[in-house]
Amino acid sequence: MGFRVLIADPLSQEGITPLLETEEIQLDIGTEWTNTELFERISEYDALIIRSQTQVTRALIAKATHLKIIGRAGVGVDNIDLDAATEQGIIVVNAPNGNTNSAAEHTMAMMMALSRKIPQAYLSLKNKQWDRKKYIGKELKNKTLGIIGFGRIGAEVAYRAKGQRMRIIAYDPFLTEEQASKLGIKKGSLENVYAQADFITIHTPLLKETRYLLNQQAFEAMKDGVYIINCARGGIIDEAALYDAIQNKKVAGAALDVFEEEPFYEHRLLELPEIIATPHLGASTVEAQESVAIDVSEDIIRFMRGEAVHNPVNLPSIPREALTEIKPYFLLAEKLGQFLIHLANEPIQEINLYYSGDVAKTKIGPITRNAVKGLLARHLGDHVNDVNALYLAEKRGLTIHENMTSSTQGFTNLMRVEIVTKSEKKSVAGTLLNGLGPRIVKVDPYSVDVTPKGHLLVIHHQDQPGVIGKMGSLLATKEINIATMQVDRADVGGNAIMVMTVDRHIEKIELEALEQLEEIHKAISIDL
Ligand SMILES: NC(=O)C1=CN([C@@H]2O[C@H](COP(=O)(O)OP(=O)(O)OC[C@H]3O[C@@H](n4cnc5c(N)ncnc54)[C@H](O)[C@@H]3O)[C@@H](O)[C@H]2O)C=CC1
Ligand SMILES: O=C(O)CCC(=O)C(=O)O
Repeated sequence: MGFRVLIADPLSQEGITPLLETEEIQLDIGTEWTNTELFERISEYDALIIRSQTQVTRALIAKATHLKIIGRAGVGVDNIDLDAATEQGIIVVNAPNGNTNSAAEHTMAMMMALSRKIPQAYLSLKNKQWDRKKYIGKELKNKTLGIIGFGRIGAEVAYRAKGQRMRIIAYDPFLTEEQASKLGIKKGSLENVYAQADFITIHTPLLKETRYLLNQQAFEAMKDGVYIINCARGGIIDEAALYDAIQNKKVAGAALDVFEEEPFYEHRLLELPEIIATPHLGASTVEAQESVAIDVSEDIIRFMRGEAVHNPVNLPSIPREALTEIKPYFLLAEKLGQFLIHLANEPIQEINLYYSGDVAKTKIGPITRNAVKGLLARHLGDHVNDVNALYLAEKRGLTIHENMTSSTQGFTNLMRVEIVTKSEKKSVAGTLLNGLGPRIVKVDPYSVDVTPKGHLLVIHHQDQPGVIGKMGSLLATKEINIATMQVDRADVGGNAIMVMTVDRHIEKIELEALEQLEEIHKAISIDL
């Protein structure tokens, strides 16, 4: 059947070439579909690609039973219910770099058109008026541009505005004094921006904290006759407050590319001559569209092939060099989790991870996710993955602690996963042996050397002569062949453990037969 990809919003034809050229991908174009059709057919797809039009709501995600990845050909992901996607284990990727230039250029075009009233003058001329007095503009030179949100686009706008000889003051929680002075701009608070700027341009995402950032109070704090440009997202400006601020002459004009409701066909703001507008065209250039479509297409192909995606939104991104180093630990972590969950006799309350040696020097977050995925998979099945592992753990009230320790116990790298239940702690430790892959080296206090693969049999027993023989004979009567075997004990004659690799899955009834032997406390079958 192949990997089924649905494109729901118009994308550059050149940009989707990577998808068209990948044999395993079966591509459908649903740009003409109604919302009902989309809801009816979304369950057929492994991947969905959208721009800003399609609303990927919780209800749509609930229908998307086979969906594994959503690709946003652009930056803003406010049209995707990220929580719902994460809960369902769907990775979301975007294309954050491809349209930066286009959005910055559009912002400059809007600012210049606004200051020189170009759209209004053009309309007047089209209406056969030659009015040179009405359309007197303002120069940008020596004016102060306030930039709210100094990320990729904000910074590109600053670079261009400096070319117009504007002074720049920017507010962004991540902008430091050093960065600002290096760029030859001023870093200010939001209040500083409002108080000093002649033009204010917004370049933040639409978030809870930025919704209605420019509201009545904000407009009141601005200079009289300020110009506003919004090529970021509708909803960052309170449109009713902007309407009033223009009516009462506080704001001299606004250039808007984005709106609270899109698309729209009639809008109160458009009745004001001080407003110029475009229908969300910031990223609408041949270059940007080709670039963002290529970026998401390539990430979807990477995902399908089990490779790390480059632009994850709901997973921490890992630089490529770091990934090569940590990827082998993913398997070790997952196997430790899968093994350990079989030792739990009660519901888990807490998961503790202890990293030491080389592994402690890497980015441990993604390794932890894999350990938690392994732990939860026994009860949650395929539904749990790296995207939702921590979310699902948290939802079940599990607390997770990551710890760095110096106790390598002679290994170059060692990770230990511990689970805490109401009445006990259980743990398993493992290492990556150079060239040989993952090994389990400790089960609770017992030292072992087990490759976490295939059918394993763990036996807790009393350290007594003859117990291994009895157990071996019993397995022989069931035609269960032992491939490898490790034995360790706490004290002579005390509690002991056997960890074996056997050639087939061991049934519950066979475990019960083993537990009938007097010296055997517990027999556990683990398939990895
Ligand atoms: N009109 C259009 O067609 C386009 C619109 N966009 C919009 O532009 C936004 C920005 O894009 P990029 O610059 O690529 O994103 P970015 O992630 O590089 O930059 C966003 C910046 O906003 C800052 N920020 C977040 N909350 C803030 C707050 N409360 N106050 C001040 N700054 C805050 C962040 O620290 C970050 O530096 C996107 O989220 C998207 O919504 C992007 C591309 C095209
Ligand atoms: O898809 C588009 O053209 C919209 C671009 C945009 O708003 C974004 O990238 O955030």
